[in-house]
Amino acid sequence: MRPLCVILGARALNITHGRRSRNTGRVLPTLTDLLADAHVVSLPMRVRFRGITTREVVLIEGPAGWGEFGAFPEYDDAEAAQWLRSAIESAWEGPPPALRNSIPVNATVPALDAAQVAGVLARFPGATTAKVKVAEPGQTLDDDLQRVAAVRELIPNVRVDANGGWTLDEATRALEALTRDAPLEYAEQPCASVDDLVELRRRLPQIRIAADESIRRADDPMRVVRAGGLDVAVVKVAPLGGMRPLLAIGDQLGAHGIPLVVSSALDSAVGMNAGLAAAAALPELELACGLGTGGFFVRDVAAPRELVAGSLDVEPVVPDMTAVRELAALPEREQWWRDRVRRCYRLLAEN
Ligand SMILES: O=C(O)CCC(=O)c1ccccc1C(=O)O
Ligand SMILES: [Mg+2]
Repeated sequence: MRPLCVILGARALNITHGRRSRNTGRVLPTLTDLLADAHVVSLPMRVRFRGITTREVVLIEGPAGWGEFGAFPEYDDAEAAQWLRSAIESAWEGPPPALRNSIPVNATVPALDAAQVAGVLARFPGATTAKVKVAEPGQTLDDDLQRVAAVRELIPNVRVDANGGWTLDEATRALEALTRDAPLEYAEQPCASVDDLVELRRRLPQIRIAADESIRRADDPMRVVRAGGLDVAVVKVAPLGGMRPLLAIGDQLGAHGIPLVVSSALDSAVGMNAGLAAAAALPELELACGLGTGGFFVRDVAAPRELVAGSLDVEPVVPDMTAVRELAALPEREQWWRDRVRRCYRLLAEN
C-alpha cells in the first residue's frame, strides 16, 4: 500500500509542478504530462498569409491553463524549442500580472488586390491603424502603392510590413514612393539584414523603421538595437520563448526608448491569450498591437474574440473541445507534431 502511495504522490507532484530548471528558473513538466493533454488542430484560413491557407498548431493543457505550440513547419528544432517553452509557460505558469484589460490592435491586410481591401478591413471594426503587407514575391511596387492607397481611404494611419523582402535600394525607392502622398506610421522589416536596416535609417531619417525578423529570428535580439537598426520593436511571444522573456526584452528595449508592438504569429485563440496577456503586462503601450489575426481563420478553436472599438479583451479564452475535435489534424500531421514536441522537449530538458 505504502509504495503505491509514494509513486502516485510523485506523479501528482509532476503533474502540478513539473521541475524548475536550475539554469533558467522555469518550469519543465514531464514529457508524458506535456503530451497527455496535447491536441493537434488544423485551422482553415480565409486568405493566403505567409503562403499558407491552413494553420496547424498543438494545444497543450496544463495546471495553469492552455498553451499553444505552433512553430512554423520550416523552422528547425532549436528555433522551435523556444515556441515550446512558450507553450509550457502558458500552461504551467500562466500569465504575468496585467496592467490593462483591453488592447488596441491594428487591422492586418495581406498582400491582396486593392479591390479586396475593403472586405478585409470590414473584419476589423473600429481599428484606427492598419498594417499592410508589401514586397510580396511576384508582385510589383505598383501593387503595393495601390493596396496602400486603398487602405488609406478607409484607415489613414498605415504601417507596412515587407518581411525583409526588399534590397536596400528597393526599400529606399519603395518607401519614398509610399510616403509621397501621406506619411507611414513605420515600415516593418523593409530589408532582411541588420546592416541594411541601419543604412536605410541613415538614408530615410524621416521614416520610422521597425524590426520583426531581426528580433524574433536572431540569436541575440538586442543586436539590432545596439547596431541602431530600428525605431520600433515588433515582438512575438512564442518565438521569444514566452510572455516573461518578452517582458524582459521589453525592459531592455524600453531602456533604449524603443516602443513595442506585440504581434501574433498567426496564433489560434489560445496562442492569442498569451500575446494579449504580454501586451497587458507591458509598463507602456503606445502603439496598436498586431493581435487581430484571429479573423483570418474560417473557424478557430474558440468563438472569435470580438473587436470592440478596435480593441480586444485580455480575458483568456478556453478552447471549445467540440471545435478542437472537429478541427483535429490528419493522423500523419498529428504524428509529425508529436514527434516535433518530443525533439524540442529534449532540447529544453538539456538546458
Ligand atoms: O502584425 C500583424 O498585424 C499580424 C501578424 C503578422 O503580420 C505575422 C503573422 C505571422 C507571421 C509573421 C507575421 C509578421 O509580422 O511578419
Ligand atoms: Mg512582420
